[in-house]
Amino acid sequence: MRPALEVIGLCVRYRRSWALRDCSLSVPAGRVAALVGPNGAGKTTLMHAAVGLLRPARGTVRGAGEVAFVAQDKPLYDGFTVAETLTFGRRTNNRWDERAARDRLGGLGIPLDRKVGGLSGGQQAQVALTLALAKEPDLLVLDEPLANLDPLARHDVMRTIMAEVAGRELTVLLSSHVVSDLEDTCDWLVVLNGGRLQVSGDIDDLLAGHLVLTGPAEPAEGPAGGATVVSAGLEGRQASLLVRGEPVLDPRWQARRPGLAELVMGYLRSPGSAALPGPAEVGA
Ligand SMILES: Nc1ncnc2c1ncn2[C@@H]1O[C@H](COP(=O)(O)OP(=O)(O)OP(=O)(O)O)[C@@H](O)[C@H]1O
Repeated sequence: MRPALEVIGLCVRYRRSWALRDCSLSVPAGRVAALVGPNGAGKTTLMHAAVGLLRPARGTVRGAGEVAFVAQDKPLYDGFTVAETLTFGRRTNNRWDERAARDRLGGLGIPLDRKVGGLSGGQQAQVALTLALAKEPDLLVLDEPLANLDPLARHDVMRTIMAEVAGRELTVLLSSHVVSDLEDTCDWLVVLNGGRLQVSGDIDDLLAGHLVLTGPAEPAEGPAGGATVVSAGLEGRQASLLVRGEPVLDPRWQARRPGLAELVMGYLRSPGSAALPGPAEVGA
């Protein structure tokens, strides 16, 4: 099956500085992919390239089928009512599921006659998401859909996304700084750091392919025989390592599987490390 998003050798430059360098990844159809990375990593740039809002200096980006995008600043007209916002969406899109949009907003208790500017941040996020879903996209790209939302609203937004993915063939790429918000919903992870791709893969496979090792800080060379050290640090008098692969362990060391946040932090701490598919897999 063709991937829902395929990025090959992508390079994007803003004037003299490179925002993305040689990024290649693919997200299979039906996945909910988390795009994470520090400020300025290139997440928004990757999303803009994915939805055709900017032209790469080099490389290609291909989103399969209909693509919908919700930008970071939720572009809604404050002076429109919710109903007028739906009407605007219906008139400006070929594919449009009005019934589903009204049902979703009704289920969330968002009044159709209320001005958008009078809604809470969480309600505005839901309206923006509803508009994007009403277009019945094959690929939904969301730039920080959870930013500035309280925990309950974040949960509601993620639940809406999960319900939609469960109901039909939809692929989602969403960026966030809060990894714990993504754990229950996302099954694919993309990590960008300083414009370079560090990780792209199935979350369960990634977690199963890494270990956190803790043990004596001496000797300095550590226990990672047969595995690749992603990052290493000291926790009190103990050394802690994130490694990829299965090391032959010295009995003084303990091993456990990392959580998603630990995996992400391990890579972000060590921008030179990468867990990426080979070129054959990306192009397949
Ligand atoms: N319009 C622009 N003109 C010049 N430089 C830009 C422009 N947009 C982004 N950049 C630069 O490109 C790099 C990547 O920015 P981008 O917004 O894609 O990162 P991000 O990962 O989305 O960051 P954040 O988490 O802060 O939203 C940064 O160094 C940024 O300063």
